[in-house]
Amino acid sequence: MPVEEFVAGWISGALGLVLGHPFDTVKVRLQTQTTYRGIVDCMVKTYRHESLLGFFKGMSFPIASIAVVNSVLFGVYSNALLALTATSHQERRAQPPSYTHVFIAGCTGGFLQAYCLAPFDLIKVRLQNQTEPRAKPGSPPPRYRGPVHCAASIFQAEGPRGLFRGAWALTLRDTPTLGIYFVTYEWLCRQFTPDGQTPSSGTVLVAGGFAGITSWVAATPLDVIKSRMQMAGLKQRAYGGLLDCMHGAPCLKEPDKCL
Ligand SMILES: CN(C)C(=N)NCCC[C@H](N)C(=O)O
Repeated sequence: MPVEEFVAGWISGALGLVLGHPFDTVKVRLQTQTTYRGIVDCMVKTYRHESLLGFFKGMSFPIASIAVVNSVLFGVYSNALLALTATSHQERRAQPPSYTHVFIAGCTGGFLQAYCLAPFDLIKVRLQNQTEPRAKPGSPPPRYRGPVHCAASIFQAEGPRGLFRGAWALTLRDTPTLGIYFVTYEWLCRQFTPDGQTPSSGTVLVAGGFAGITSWVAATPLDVIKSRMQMAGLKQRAYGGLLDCMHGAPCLKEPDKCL
């Protein structure tokens, strides 16, 4: 991948992250905490206790890692498609790959990027869930003083495996849903582009947006499980595993164990 593409991907990914992060913080808090009555209540409480900055907690690691994570995703996708269809990126407009191949390549990209994303995502979720206001003299410090302190604390307490808490749920979330993402994107581009031509910027924008919506609708149930498993390590080990978390048994029977 040329350096310009890497940098362009980094800047556009980072811009998307800055715009989306406040909504992501509300989503993560609603998924893992029981103190909010809904989206508006969560937004109001976050603003009152933590000011606007509260919505941006945990954003630095995702920004730093987005270029690498996306290069893995798109690089693996493109190479998997090359292996499956024996056509290069340029040849694909004249000989479009089948949707089955697009799906398999997307799943492969999703599977591998999930493992790169897992430690960064864990730290993001832990920091987003810290509801303490910005440090004031005399007030108790939050558990994690920042992303590096968070990573070091998890590493010290649980070793390298601790940094991959919830990685299985993340992999199960991203493998099929990134397959869905690429199939939806390809399908929409082909619907609105004459045969053999390159899709216009407008088509790429709309197809990317709808592909994102479709894939996130499919990803959300496992996203809830993933976030809860990532937070479960903080108190006691509330879940025996992915299936245990899916049943929700600890939360229903012993709510104090759940975050
Ligand atoms: C449709 N799906 C599940 C995805 N697009 N997955 C990759 C998302 C990575 C992103 N930083 C995140 O919000 O976790």
